[in-house]
Amino acid sequence: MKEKNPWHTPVTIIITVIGVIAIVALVTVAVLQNRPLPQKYKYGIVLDAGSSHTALYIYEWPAEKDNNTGRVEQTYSCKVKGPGISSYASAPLKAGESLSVCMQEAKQRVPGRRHSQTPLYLGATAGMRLLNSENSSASDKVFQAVEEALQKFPFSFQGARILSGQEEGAFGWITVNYLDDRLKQGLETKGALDLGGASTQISFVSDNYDGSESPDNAVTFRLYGNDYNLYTHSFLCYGKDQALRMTLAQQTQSGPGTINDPCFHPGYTESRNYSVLYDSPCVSDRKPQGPPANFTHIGTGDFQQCQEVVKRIFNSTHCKYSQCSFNGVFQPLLQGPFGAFSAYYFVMNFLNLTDTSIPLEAVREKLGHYCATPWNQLKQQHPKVKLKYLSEYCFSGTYILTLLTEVYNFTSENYPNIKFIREIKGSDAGWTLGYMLNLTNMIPAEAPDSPPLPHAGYVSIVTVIAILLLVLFILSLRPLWPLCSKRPQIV
Ligand SMILES: Nc1nc2c(ncn2[C@@H]2O[C@H](COP(=O)(O)OP(=O)(O)O)[C@@H](O)[C@H]2O)c(=O)[nH]1
Repeated sequence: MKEKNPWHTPVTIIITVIGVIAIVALVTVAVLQNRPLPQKYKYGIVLDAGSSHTALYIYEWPAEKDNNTGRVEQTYSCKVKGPGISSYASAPLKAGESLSVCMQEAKQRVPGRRHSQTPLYLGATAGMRLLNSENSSASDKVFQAVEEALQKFPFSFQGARILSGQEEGAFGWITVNYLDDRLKQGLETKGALDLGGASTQISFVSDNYDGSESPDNAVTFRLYGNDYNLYTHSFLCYGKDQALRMTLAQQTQSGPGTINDPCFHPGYTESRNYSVLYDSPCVSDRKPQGPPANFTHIGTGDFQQCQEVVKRIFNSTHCKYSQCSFNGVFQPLLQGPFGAFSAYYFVMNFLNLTDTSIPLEAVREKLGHYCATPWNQLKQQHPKVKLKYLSEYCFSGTYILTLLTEVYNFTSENYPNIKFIREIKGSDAGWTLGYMLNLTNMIPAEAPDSPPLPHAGYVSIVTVIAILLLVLFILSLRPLWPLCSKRPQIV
């Protein structure tokens, strides 16, 4: 004969079943009520009309969070075939046509139902700044052609314009710090070093800069509840393509038929046209009187001498501020980590010099060795690299090192604070993301209110409380327990 378990009374069984059903119902409601809704996305398109080429970027973010917490990510980029739009001054219509392949691709990538709400921006940088300064009507015609071409697409076209150097620097800084999550969390910010073809930007926050000295270099922001006093400067003509022209122009002042250039490899020989070399406002005033039509550009591959020639394009003789970088431009003390992108990355990556823990002396030594490599040997080693890029890496590497260490004043101590980056978490480093975030008001001035608990935390707490309540409920039935156990039934 077995003694019947006192818990197997109809009352306790019914109470337990009801309790379990109640818990399951409570948890199910909590889960269903708070489950993440199927994600819908919004999109934005930015065209970066650079001096050497144009690139298109598509950004995406969760639709319900577009004005505060949503994370904006780059989902697609397209490099427009051909040169930058400033090169189409004599055939403006072609500037518009050149964009069509990437724009068609964007049409495929952004879902049709979102086309009309997707903002489309075109921002032009130093190439168009230069064209506008030397021939504003040609620049207007290029913009007209580009606008007409972009309006044919079903997106919400928001206009094409030239960014000021200050905007280019500041938006690059926003991009880097947004992608690094430094703004939302109020962490120490990262400086931005951007090297283009026609201009270069340096932007950072420094404790010893509040904007009072040289206010033209100041940009103030309030982002996520924090105030920032950003120092930024864009040096027009000091992008690597224009800097190369200036360096060559230094060496061609007497208009010789031959130039022995230490910034090009031994064995490199190229015939170049004087008018093409001087066809830029960055060098036009230095054109020699009555030069021959062409000159022979001969490489000698000497890093030390190349650095001497490069240094001459920076003027450090006058400074009306407490300190300057060059050409009389104020620069506060360098502070914090820096992200160096665009051509900084392309060049240092090719030269295998992105690792900034390599001591500066060793970097110089490697570059010296690279510059001295014969041109023919280099071409054999890199058959797939564009010859224009390949021939210029010695100059570009020397230029970067000179700019960073001799001009901006990075030393052996703080050089390792620089990181050469191409992208952060899948989005390219550059001004475009910061530009779009700003124009779509995606970064709030004040920190947004967030729910006290994430979804998983909410469900866990409801479950624990429900179980506790059931246990309490069963315990509250204690008076019934002796009743159940005193009269064991004989089966
Ligand atoms: N090595 C290398 N250089 C590049 C590549 N793409 C662009 N560049 C160079 O990087 C610079 C950036 O140019 P761009 O964005 O047009 O400049 P910006 O308008 O003057 O800021 C130019 O000197 C380009 O020639 C690449 O894929 N590889």
